[in-house]
Amino acid sequence: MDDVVIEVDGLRRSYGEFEAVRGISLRIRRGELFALLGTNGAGKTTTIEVLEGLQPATSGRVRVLGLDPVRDRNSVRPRTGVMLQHGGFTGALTVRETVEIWRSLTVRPQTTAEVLDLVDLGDRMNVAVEQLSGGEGRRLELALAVLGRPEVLFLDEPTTGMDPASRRRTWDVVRELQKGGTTVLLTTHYLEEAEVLADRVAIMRGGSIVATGAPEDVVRTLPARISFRLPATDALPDLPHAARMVDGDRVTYESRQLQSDLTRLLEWANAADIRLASLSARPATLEDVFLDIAADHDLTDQHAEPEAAR
Ligand SMILES: Nc1ncnc2c1ncn2[C@@H]1O[C@H](COP(=O)(O)OP(=O)(O)OP(=O)(O)O)[C@@H](O)[C@H]1O
Repeated sequence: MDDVVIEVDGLRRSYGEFEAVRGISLRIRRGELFALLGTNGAGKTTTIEVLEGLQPATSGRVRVLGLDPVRDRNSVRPRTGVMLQHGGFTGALTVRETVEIWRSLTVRPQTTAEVLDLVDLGDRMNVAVEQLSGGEGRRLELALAVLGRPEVLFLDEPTTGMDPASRRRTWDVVRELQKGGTTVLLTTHYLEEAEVLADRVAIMRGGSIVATGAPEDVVRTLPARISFRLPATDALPDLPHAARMVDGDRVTYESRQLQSDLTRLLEWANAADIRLASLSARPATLEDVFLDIAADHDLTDQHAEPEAAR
């Protein structure tokens, strides 16, 4: 049986008249890494804050580790780690002092050296927090979130402001924690981050979940793309599983069967001794799906019109 750690049923959260989260439902299993994605204002932070017990639900049911995060806060809190979008540090304290204070508030904490090594801040222990770079500050927040070896970890945009090397280091830390059985709920605006890390994603828009599943399954809802440049006068082949779009000398096929359509195209080009300049073929990405959803209109409007419709 699935070991469900986070349960959300029909969650709604309003601020006055405005409904920021409009009846979402989720199940997240132990050891799973789940990413909440969505445009600015889609309701991700609100959702994660309700799960953290920082805000009450307006209606619906929420359980973390089988407990109500608001009513059972004292039981849930020691078993969860929280990295907020904007943590509050006292800038004059050193990194070591900051960790020591948090250690004194944490049940069974890791040692200061352990946790700072984990996030690669071991050599910054005696630096005042206000002197850390933005990315180092985020890593310190991550260290504090994982100090108590949480069973559930909430990460709200954990890698914002990090350079690519820090981001990858953070991904490694998150993967290690997940391997150890930690359940992770993450929000991010970096689609690549979700594609690399997440077992499952949910894309939110306007307070609702509009797509959910494993990244590869969500991506499969959109066709792959084959594109190249060819002078407009050349005849073009029909590919059996693809719609063709032509924009000047740029030709794009949206294909539901990339391998067979690409094979057909290359056979055609070879037989006719045609060189396909700037040829590229790639499956859709999570970013494509995200942009498609964010744009809120269908594929034929978003891309160039299919040739047949002209
Ligand atoms: N305390 C509040 N009072 C009133 N409205 C709020 C409050 N907090 C959030 N909102 C509104 O609720 C909506 C959802 O906000 P939320 O922060 O959950 O979105 P988000 O998906 O996390 O966005 P972002 O990607 O920009 O962080 C937004 O329209 C926001 O303006």
